[in-house]
Amino acid sequence: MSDVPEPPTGRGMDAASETVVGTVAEPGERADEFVFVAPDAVDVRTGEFVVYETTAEGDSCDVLARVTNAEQERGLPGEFLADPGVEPEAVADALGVPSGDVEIDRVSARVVGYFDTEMETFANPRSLPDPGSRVALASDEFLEAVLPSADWESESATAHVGWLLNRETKAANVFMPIDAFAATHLAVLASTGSGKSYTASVVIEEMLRPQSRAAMLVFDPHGEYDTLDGMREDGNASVFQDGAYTPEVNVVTPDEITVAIPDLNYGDLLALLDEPSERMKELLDRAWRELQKESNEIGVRDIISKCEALDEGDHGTASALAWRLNRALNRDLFASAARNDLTDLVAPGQVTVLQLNRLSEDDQQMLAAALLRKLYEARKNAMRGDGDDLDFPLFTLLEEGHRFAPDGSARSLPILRTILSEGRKFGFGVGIISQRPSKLDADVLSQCGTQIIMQIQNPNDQQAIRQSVESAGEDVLDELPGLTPGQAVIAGDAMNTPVLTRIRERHTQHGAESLDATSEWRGSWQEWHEEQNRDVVDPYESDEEVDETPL
Ligand SMILES: Nc1ncnc2c1ncn2[C@@H]1O[C@H](COP(=O)(O)OP(=O)(O)OP(=O)(O)O)[C@@H](O)[C@H]1O
Repeated sequence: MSDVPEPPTGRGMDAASETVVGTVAEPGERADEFVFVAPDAVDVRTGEFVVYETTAEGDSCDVLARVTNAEQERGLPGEFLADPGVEPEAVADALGVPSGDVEIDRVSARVVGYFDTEMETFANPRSLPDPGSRVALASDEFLEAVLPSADWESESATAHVGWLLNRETKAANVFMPIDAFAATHLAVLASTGSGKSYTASVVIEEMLRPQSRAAMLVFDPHGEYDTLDGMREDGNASVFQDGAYTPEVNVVTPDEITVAIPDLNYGDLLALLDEPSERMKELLDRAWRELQKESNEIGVRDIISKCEALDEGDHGTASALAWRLNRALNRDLFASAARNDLTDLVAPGQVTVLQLNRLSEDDQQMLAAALLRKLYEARKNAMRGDGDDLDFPLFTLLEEGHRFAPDGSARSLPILRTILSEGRKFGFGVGIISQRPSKLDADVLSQCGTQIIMQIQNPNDQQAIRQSVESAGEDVLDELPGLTPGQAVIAGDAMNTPVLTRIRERHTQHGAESLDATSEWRGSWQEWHEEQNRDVVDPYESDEEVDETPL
């Protein structure tokens, strides 16, 4: 796939409506809802967008509404049909309507509003359509332009993530304004196998295209994002390359992952130690404070020596600590030099993928905590003019987000909470990907301003979304169990109203294809079988002389 759709250039309101699909019947259950009837032959599904005409502030305008429910209903009056002795055809004849095709749909729709071009957002028309008003399908072009909360006239880039699900294949593009979700954070939520990492990769691809050139860092606990490297292939040049620009893909493999001891804090150190006593904690606290003032190169040996120097008496506490420190820190994972040059790790036009798949969950959390604190400090300093190490915004994605920001405790949770609440001011955006929203910290989830939500069956996870995600109305939540892989509801800051989307295909290969177990078994059996029979010579088939000497 190499055709990349161009985003709209403005909001032409002329062709808002297309085919007339029904007639307004009555107000709906909620104050902002109305019901219209449509012939059953017209396909108007939940999540579809319709328009009706009204006048607002003296001008005629098209009001957009989102279909929240569609139910089939017999079109003939119930009082006649209640008598089983009367044939439906006879009733239809008497009413002068065709008898075969008399089903109608009762469709509920919720008013989104008319598009106020000055305010660049939807405004409430403050009245429902009059019964008898015509309802038409909103046109593809109109939806493409008004659904994203994008400022088309600015130079801000948008991410082409897919197409409207209810429309013909690839008829109406769905764009997400990158600045909106990068500033107020993103959540990608779905049951396992519904397309979370696929969708997150689509978002990364879009953010690395020449029009945005993002600085991205991916925490990848399963090692499934390395195929993003495909962005650099010649076959993808038309999408990702522009003049001197080609995205950099920096995959840090499990062997190369290190945590700088000086980047840990006292709490991290303590969490690594095996049940330290109060005296050990107090000694380590003093030693750590002194060491941090003295140098930004701290090895295990340095900590132990400092503890020994400070341990008055028989060094019993220091030697008990030494044993624990060696056990915790004497591993390849730890390096003594502080990570000074953060631009090795993050840079504009580069995605760095940290493959954490060989680390324990505790180590993954500790590494994320140390790194995120360091990056956050660097961003704050750069914004204050105290350092120009990271003088560009950052966006970090955490796959298995519930592991780093669980509903409970984790070394990485406090810094994630801080970045999610304060990061906007410092150009530090976060994307949380999770299949268990109910296991995510509720504050973290509610701070993600834009959500891409895919199929979710589990009632606890649905409940977590209901409680923490403002933009997810009941009608949106009702959609979630019925979605299939690759289908999503996009809601929140990046969109003016929730949008049912078919996520586009990746330009790069997907790194997390599920294994086709039966073909793997057949293949492995065949290899094993050939291996077993490789040296067996059939004496009757072979020309070779067979040694018949008795054993
Ligand atoms: N937009 C899409 N277009 C085409 N195929 C898709 C799309 N989204 C998902 N898929 C298919 O669905 C499969 C599952 O997607 P993915 O690996 O992203 O799921 P996941 O939710 O991350 O699962 P897990 O929790 O197991 O990691 C993919 O292997 C891919 O084949």
